[in-house]
Amino acid sequence: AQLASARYGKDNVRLYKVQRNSDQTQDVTEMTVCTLLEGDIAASWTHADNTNIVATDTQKQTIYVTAKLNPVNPPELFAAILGQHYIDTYPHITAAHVDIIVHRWARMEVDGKPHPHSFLRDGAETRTVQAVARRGEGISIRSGIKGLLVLKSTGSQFWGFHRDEYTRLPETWDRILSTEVEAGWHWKRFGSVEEVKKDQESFNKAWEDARRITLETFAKENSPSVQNTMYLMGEQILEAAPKVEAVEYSLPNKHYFEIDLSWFKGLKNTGEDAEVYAPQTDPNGLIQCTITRS
Ligand SMILES: O=c1[nH]c(=O)c2nn[nH]c2[nH]1
Repeated sequence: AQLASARYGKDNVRLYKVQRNSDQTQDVTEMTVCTLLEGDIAASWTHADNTNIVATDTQKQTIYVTAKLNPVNPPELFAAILGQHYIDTYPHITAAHVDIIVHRWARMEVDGKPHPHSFLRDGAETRTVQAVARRGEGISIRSGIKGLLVLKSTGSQFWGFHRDEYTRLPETWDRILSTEVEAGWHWKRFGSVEEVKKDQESFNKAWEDARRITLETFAKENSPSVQNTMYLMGEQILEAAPKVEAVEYSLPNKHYFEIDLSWFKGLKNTGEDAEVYAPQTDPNGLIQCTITRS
């Protein structure tokens, strides 16, 4: 046997960093980090020789020290700094994968104004970054949104699809649409951390644009399908972010089924009389795509 590939590191490293501003307001960032290293490390697997293993605990300590000595925002910059650290520090490491999940702490409004140091978790939605620093190849970065749960009570259709002896689904021109957005956008490759630093304004703008475009398109489009709606989202993000090369969406279709209540004294609750529905945990549709520049 041979070792075809290997990477290792510390997952689920949680960190919080506070920024104490001169105007007495404070900003907080909370993230969960995973680093995984690749390189001349096979001997640990194949020969029980740990000489070249930068312990996962060392990687955890490195995450904390790097967060203390560097900005943690935008998360793309922090990921690039952290990944490049391993390439610069350990000659035998050829790739460092850094995955970051940023959790939401939205500043509270108290007495009609933003509170200086109080925040709330206004959803399970997260901002994500996957970065890979590769020796001699710079840094690739994918940014994203995950867990953004949305629903519209109408303004969604699905008709004109293929029908055959296996098809039961009725066509609809008015349905509930709910999905939990997982979106991602791939940046052009960066040659160095310096290059990432130079572009750092682009990351927050792209995330804000992508989130706004996703929500607005979801709400405004009388969606003919999840497929078409996600395509409209992706092409708008490419338009808004010139340094983004590709946009990905993975959208579950979280179904709400009509409940026929006609057994109860002929109660009408289907079609245009439908008001009470059964939200479905599973199965769910899953629609995925990658959109690039033509
Ligand atoms: O938007 C949708 N796309 C589909 O492909 C599909 N299939 N069933 N319902 C669906 N809704």
